[in-house]
Amino acid sequence: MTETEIKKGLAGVVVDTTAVSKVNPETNSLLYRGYPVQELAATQPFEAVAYLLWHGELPTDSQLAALRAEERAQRALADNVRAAIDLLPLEAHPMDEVRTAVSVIGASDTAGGGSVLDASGSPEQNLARSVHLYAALPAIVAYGQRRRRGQELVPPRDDLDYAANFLWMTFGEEADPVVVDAFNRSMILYAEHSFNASTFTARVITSTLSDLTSAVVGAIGALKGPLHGGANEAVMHIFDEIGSAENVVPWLETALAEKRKIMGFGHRVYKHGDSRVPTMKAALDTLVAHYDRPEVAALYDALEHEFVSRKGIYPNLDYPSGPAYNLIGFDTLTFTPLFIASRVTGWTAHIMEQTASNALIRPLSAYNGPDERHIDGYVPDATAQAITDRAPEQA
Ligand SMILES: CC(=O)SCCNC(=O)CCNC(=O)[C@H](O)C(C)(C)COP(=O)(O)OP(=O)(O)OC[C@H]1O[C@@H](n2cnc3c(N)ncnc32)[C@H](O)[C@@H]1OP(=O)(O)O
Ligand SMILES: O=C([O-])CC(=O)C(=O)O
Repeated sequence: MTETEIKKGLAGVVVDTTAVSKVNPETNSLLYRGYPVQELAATQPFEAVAYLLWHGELPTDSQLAALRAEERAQRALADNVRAAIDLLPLEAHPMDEVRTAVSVIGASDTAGGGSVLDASGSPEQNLARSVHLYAALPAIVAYGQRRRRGQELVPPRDDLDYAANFLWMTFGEEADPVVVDAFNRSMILYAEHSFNASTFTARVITSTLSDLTSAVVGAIGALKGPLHGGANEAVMHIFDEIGSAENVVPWLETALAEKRKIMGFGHRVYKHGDSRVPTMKAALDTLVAHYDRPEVAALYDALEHEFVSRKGIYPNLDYPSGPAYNLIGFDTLTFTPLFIASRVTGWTAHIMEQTASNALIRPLSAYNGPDERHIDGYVPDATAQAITDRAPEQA
C-alpha cells in the first residue's frame, strides 16, 4: 500500500450508509431523517426530535405523550448513580463524571427487560435503554454543576417539559420561556451529525456486538476532546481570555503568531460555514437581548469577523453555543456534558442502526515500523542501555 492511498483521519472516506441524518456541505444543510434541522429547531420540542431520530418519523400526539411519560418516570437521579458521583473528587472533569455515571447505569440497567447481564441488544432493549439514558442524563449533568457549586440536589418536576425541567434541576428556579426556547433549540442542534468522531466511536464499539451503554461511554470519551465536543468549553476560555471586543485584534495576532487553534472555528466537513450556526446565533442573540449583555455579541462578532477575514475559516456550532450556555448560567465545565445530554439521542439512533445491519469495523493499516528482524540478534543488556541512553523527552 502506498502512502497516497492512506486517508489520514479517514478524511473524505465514506465508510457506511446511514438513514439517521444527512450533512451536505455543498448546500450547507443538515437533515434529520429528511427534515431540515432549522425547521425542527423552530417548531419542535427536543422530545419530538429524540423520537424522530430513534423511530424515523415525528411522533403523533399520543406517541409524544408516551415518550414524555417514559422520560418523566426516569428523570430522578438514581441513588447508586448519585453515590458513584459523590465518590469522585470535586475537581474531576464533568465529562469524566458523566462518563462514570453512564457506566454505573450500564452496569445495573434492566430497561427493556432482561437481567443486568443481558445486554443482548434486541431492538426493544436498545430502545428502552436509549430512552433511559436520555431521561437520566439531565439530572446527572445538573447535579454535577450543583455539587461543584456546593448546592443541594434539586429533584425533577413532573409538570415541566424536558428543556424546562433540565434548567429547573440545574438552577432550582423556573427559567423564562425565552431561555427555555433557546436551550431547547441548542439541544436539537446538537442532537445528531452523521459520522462525527464520537458517533463513529459508538458504531465501532457496537460493531463488536458490545452493548449500547459501552458504546455511549466510548462516545463520551471521544466527545471530550477539544477538537470535537470539548470545543464549546474551549470557546468560553477564549472569550474569557480576550475579555472584550476591543482586545480581539491584538489577541488574535498573538494567537495566530503562536499558531494556536482558535476553538469554535473550522470543521472537517463544512468548509464554508456550519449549517447550524445561523440558528444557534439567532438563539444567542435572543439571550443577549434577554439578559441585556450586548458586549457578548460585540466580542462574538469581532472575533468572527477578524478570524474569517484573515483565515477564511468559519465558526462551527460550538462557537455560538459556548457564550449562549454561559449567558444561561451554566459553568464552562458543564458545556460539553450538555452536548452529551443532547447527542445521546443521535448516538443511540446510530447504535441501533449499526446493530440492525452490522459488520465488524476493522480497517487496515500500512506498516511503517522496522523491517523484519529476529530474536537471536536481541541482547537484553544492550537494549536496556539503549533505553537509558535515550534523551528524557524520547523516553
Ligand atoms: C461540534 C464539533 O465537534 S465541531 C468541531 C469543534 N472543534 C473545534 O472547534 C476545534 C478547532 N477546529 C479544528 O481543530 C479543526 O477545524 C477541526 C479539527 C474541527 C477540523 O479539522 P480538519 O478537517 O482535520 O482540518 P485541519 O485541522 O487539517 O485544518 C486545515 C487547516 O486549517 C487550519 N485550521 C482549521 N481549523 C482551525 C482553527 N480553528 N484555528 C486555526 N487554524 C485552523 C489548520 O491549522 C490547517 O492549516 P494548515 O493546512 O496550514 O496546516
Ligand atoms: O461532524 C463533526 O465532525 C463534528 C460535529 O460538528 C458534530 O459532531 O456535531
